[in-house]
Amino acid sequence: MDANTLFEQIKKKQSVLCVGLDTDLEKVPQHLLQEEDPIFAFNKAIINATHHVAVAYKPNTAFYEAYGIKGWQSLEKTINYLNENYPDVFTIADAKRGDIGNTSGRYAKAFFEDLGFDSVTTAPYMGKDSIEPFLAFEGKFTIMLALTSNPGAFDFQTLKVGDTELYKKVLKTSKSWKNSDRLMYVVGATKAEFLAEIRQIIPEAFLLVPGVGAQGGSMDAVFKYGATETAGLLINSSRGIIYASAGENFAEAAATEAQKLQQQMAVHLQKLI
Ligand SMILES: O=C(O)c1cc(=O)[nH]c(=O)n1[C@@H]1O[C@H](COP(=O)(O)O)[C@@H](O)[C@H]1O
Repeated sequence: MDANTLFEQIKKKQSVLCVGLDTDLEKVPQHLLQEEDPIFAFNKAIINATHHVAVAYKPNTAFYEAYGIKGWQSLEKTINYLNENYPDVFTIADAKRGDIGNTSGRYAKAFFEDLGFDSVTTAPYMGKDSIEPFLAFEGKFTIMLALTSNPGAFDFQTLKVGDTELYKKVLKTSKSWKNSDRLMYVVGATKAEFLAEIRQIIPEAFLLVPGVGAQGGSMDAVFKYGATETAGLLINSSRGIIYASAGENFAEAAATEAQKLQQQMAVHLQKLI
């Protein structure tokens, strides 16, 4: 998918909502456990109930890898279902990969070619040659961690390296990499006050912003400091949407929560685009 198609979705749905498919068998409604593949059954119901207000879906691979081969099959069925039924939505494999170049190339092939995701999250710690193999894939995006939502973000990411913070150095340096126009960045909603300075370094790139909902980040602040003329944001909520109810009405409850977020987004988007 290209950025223009994503922007068209954002305008059409008046939404920058990314639904996080962090599907945990300990949390899915009991009645689904009788299904042959409860994870896929849950995801399918959530997707069908929310696709009209969501522009992106983000399965976090940890929740699938935790169940071995079966979990991987559930992930595969989920991405196939999205690609076949909702080809206009943007898909994110939240895998936070990155290794020596030769190995990164295999990760990129796994998520972009074999599974057919539009994007994958990566960690920048191993530097340029660990990310460029992902960037080599035309029509795909690589979403690199910049300033994460968790408390540990302050352990390394904000440390001074010379006269600048490490996360700013990462942002600046990554702009010089081959195919850097295929980069997006993760900035946690809990770190919204940093967004104004981040936008000075990367004025146009799309940001994946997790941390609203369960982690307490403010959507209003994210729009205030992080929005661009093409929105430039994908705001993720996982648990706040998918576990809105543990009962048989889980999909309707998820739709209600997703709609609430979309309505908040629409208020901001009407002023922007
Ligand atoms: O890359 C991510 O998506 C990510 C980065 C980050 O800084 N913080 C963060 O929470 N995430 C992911 O975003 C999702 C947030 O889930 P909720 O807190 O349930 O909305 C999880 O899948 C996290 O792994």
